Amino acid sequence: MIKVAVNGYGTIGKRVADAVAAQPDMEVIGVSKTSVSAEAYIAKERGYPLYIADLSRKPAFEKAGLEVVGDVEAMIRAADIVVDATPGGVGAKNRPIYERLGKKAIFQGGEEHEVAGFSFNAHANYREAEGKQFARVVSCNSTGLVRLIHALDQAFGVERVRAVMVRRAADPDDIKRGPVDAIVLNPATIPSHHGPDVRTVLPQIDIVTLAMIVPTTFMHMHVVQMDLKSGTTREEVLKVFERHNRIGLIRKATGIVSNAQLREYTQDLGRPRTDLWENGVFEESVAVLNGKEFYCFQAIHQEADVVPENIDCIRAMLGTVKDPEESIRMTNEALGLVPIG
Ligand SMILES: NC(=O)C1=CN([C@@H]2O[C@H](COP(=O)(O)OP(=O)(O)OC[C@H]3O[C@@H](n4cnc5c(N)ncnc54)[C@H](OP(=O)(O)O)[C@@H]3O)[C@@H](O)[C@H]2O)C=CC1
Ligand SMILES: O=C(OP(=O)(O)O)[C@H](O)COP(=O)(O)O
Repeated sequence: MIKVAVNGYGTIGKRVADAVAAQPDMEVIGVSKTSVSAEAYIAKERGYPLYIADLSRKPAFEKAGLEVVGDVEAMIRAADIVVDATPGGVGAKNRPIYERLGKKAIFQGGEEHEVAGFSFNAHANYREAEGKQFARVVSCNSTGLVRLIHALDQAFGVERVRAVMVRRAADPDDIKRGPVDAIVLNPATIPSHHGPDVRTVLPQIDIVTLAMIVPTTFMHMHVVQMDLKSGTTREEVLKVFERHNRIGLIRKATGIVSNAQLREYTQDLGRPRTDLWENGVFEESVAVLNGKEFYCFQAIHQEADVVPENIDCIRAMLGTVKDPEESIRMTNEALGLVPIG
């Protein structure tokens, strides 16, 4: 069994921990927090050993009825690999600890590409991860773009991509953030970081992205246009998506045309935490104009889509499963991920 530590048990970390626990070849040997909060009680309820960044805070945890096994360094020592899901920028500060202890680590999209020197997506570059000490799973938006672009690049070749990200303002539990009555250009400059981020995984792709944030908490919405190298049809593109194991199709017949209805749908499907791990491409929006111009809307669940990628990244880096499709199949099966549509 691969011993996995989750450093940073928050929005992403708690999902990765549950996904690790669901795999047949992995176990959670510890999760970490800095402060007493609801998530620490969830860790206890799930039976994950709890470690803390600063041992001087141990009495506060114990007073709250939360057993602390040790400090983060002890957790890292006990692991084969660490998934670092601490807030953006903290991972860079943690890297020297992983180096000193000779441990493999996976960073998240809040860190710069240079923190790991290698950015990962299971479909695009799984085999390149083997033997690396560090990898970074690109951000939720970038993961969604990479899956879509790579699928069409493999099938038809992609000449160039232009995409607009309408970004959710905050995660559902994030009461401190806004906006509540504004559409904020984020950033006001063009391109946004997403295009360059996609190129850390798919360097050959000509891509420009623009982004803004809107007052919602569940999912980003992408407007994507790609010029394809070879001519095709809407039907052929839909077949590529139907065959893909991390792209779902939101069928016209469902009547779903918003993030709100999609949330209700994933909830009714019984998805844990309403998670949509796959891209949600709106079937009705898929268009191929003039033979080579592709268009679509896709919904990207910011809390969920990077989770299976972290699981595949663990196997890829340790080299325990050589074939990307086999790892993706194992991960999807353990999670119960059958793409919608
Ligand atoms: N949320 C999202 O939609 C997405 C986030 N990401 C990326 O994932 C990473 C994590 O984000 P997210 O899950 O949202 O962050 P959260 O703030 O939800 O969770 C961060 C967790 O890290 C813990 N933590 C903070 N500092 C330390 C430390 N020094 N040592 C150990 N644990 C620490 C926090 O504990 P405590 O609360 O006790 O301080 C908390 O449990 C970021 O890089 C982000 O950019 C990527 C895709 C989507
Ligand atoms: O990685 C994310 O977004 P991004 O792809 O726009 O960087 C997550 O939604 C976290 O973004 P946040 O930094 O707005 O919390």
